[in-house]
Amino acid sequence: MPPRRPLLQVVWFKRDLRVCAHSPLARAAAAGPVLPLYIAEPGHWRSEDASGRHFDFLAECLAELREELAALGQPLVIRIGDAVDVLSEIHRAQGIAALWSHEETGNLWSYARDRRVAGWARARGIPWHELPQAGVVRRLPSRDGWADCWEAEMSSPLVPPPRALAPICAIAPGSLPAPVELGLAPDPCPGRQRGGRRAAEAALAAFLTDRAGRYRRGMPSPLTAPDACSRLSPHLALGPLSLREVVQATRADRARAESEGPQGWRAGLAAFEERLHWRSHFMQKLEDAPDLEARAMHPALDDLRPRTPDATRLAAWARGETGIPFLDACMRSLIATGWINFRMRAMLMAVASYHLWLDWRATGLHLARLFTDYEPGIHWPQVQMQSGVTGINALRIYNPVKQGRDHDPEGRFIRRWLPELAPIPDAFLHEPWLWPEARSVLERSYPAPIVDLAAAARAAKERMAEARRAKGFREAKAEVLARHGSRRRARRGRARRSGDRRQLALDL
Ligand SMILES: Cc1cc2nc3c(=O)[nH]c(=O)nc-3n(C[C@H](O)[C@H](O)[C@H](O)COP(=O)(O)OP(=O)(O)OC[C@H]3O[C@@H](n4cnc5c(N)ncnc54)[C@H](O)[C@@H]3O)c2cc1C
Repeated sequence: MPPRRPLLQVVWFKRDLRVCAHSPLARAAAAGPVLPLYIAEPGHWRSEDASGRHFDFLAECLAELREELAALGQPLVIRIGDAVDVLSEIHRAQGIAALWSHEETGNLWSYARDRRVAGWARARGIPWHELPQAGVVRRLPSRDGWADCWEAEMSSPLVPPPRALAPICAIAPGSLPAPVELGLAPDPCPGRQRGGRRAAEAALAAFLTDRAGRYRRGMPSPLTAPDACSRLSPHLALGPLSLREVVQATRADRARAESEGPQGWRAGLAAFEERLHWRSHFMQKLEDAPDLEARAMHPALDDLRPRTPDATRLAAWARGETGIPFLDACMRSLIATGWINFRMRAMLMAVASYHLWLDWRATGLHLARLFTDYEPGIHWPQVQMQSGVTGINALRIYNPVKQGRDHDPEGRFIRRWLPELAPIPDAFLHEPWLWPEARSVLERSYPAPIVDLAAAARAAKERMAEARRAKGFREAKAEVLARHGSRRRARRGRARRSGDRRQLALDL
């Protein structure tokens, strides 16, 4: 039996690993003694989209969060287990007055877990206060007016951290388990970004004051994008920095840039802020339809490709061994660093879906594990869009050879990631199979292409066209559009293309 007077305000940290701009923490601290809690849930780490690199990044964030909370008076408490079991145990031992957290637009697993936690809290009369943080609206009746809600959330004042937290006696801090105890395989990622508030603040400051000027020009190429893009994605995904903090800091610098900054910097900041808006726009799709991780947005396209993908093709794509140099270089770079730019993510997904005709669920899971910044709400709608199963977006069947010639004209990126192609002369690097002496390399140290790109693209186009001619396709498309489509075009007139369409066109 819990004690008569429940005592603790439990702040459950999930994807919001910071003390600044943390409304649940601030409000809980005003209500009573705070137990700051992180639960390492084996069920989460056993999910197919979880990986060792996610865990390593998280561990770094938690280490800093623990320091920050300790400086306030009560260090982070870490518990291992099912969330309901952990909360029950705390309630039994100490008594919980209220549970506080940010809303989470997570995967299907976390959605089900949150429903169980909500049921558990309700049954015990414990209020669970979930506050927004991602510009996403829960139980949104319609997309109309969504942008105004986003604006209201983003421009509301940032709350400071509590001045102090009263230490809770008799509570052991606990520690994270080793990844192997959660069933995670070793996941070496030598170029991975570091987690934690310090790295997040440094990335934001460096971007706003310096790199934003190179943003627009540098973002399309994998050679320049790592330095030109903000690199804030993993920090936003796990929350050592909040979206609202980033939006407000960007706006402050935009105001400065308007009066004194060079044109490139101004344009860079404007383009960046637009992407922060897209972030929430995409997450809203998953919030509105949590099963998008498992089901195509357009029902007629759900079984477009075989559910069990061709294992040989999938393995070749996943390892960066398709025999298409630029594509393979992108995949190997991603494996080694945990990040690649938007255009190359779109290309990796599109080639897998069209040329290799692989089901988006399998390829999307592979990318989810590789991205340090895995954010289900962005990831699954993007995966669906780039593989043509939303039904509402134009098809983009990239030619990876052309992408390579456009964005790595001298082949420097390919040479960095595919050292086995060293003997191939520059002129043939993008299509080594055309080199008369290709046999000395192909099938020895590097594969011949696993598909004929032109023929595969043609076949994919025909299959897509056929699927789109099916009876009832248009009616279902209209429903998808009403539910998930951007309203920007409608608001600003036809001349301006909607957020979704601009992303596919990649005219960034
Ligand atoms: C198939 C596919 C899967 C993706 N999966 C993820 C994912 O799991 N997590 C993730 O954060 N991004 C994902 N993206 C979107 C995008 O590629 C990354 O956000 C971006 O490359 C991250 O680098 P950055 O922080 O330097 O981005 P910047 O260009 O500096 O953008 C700043 C922020 O805006 C948001 N953003 C940027 N581009 C987009 C976009 N196209 N759609 C939605 N939000 C955007 C991100 O939060 C990003 O951190 C995916 C894109 C594709 C095509």
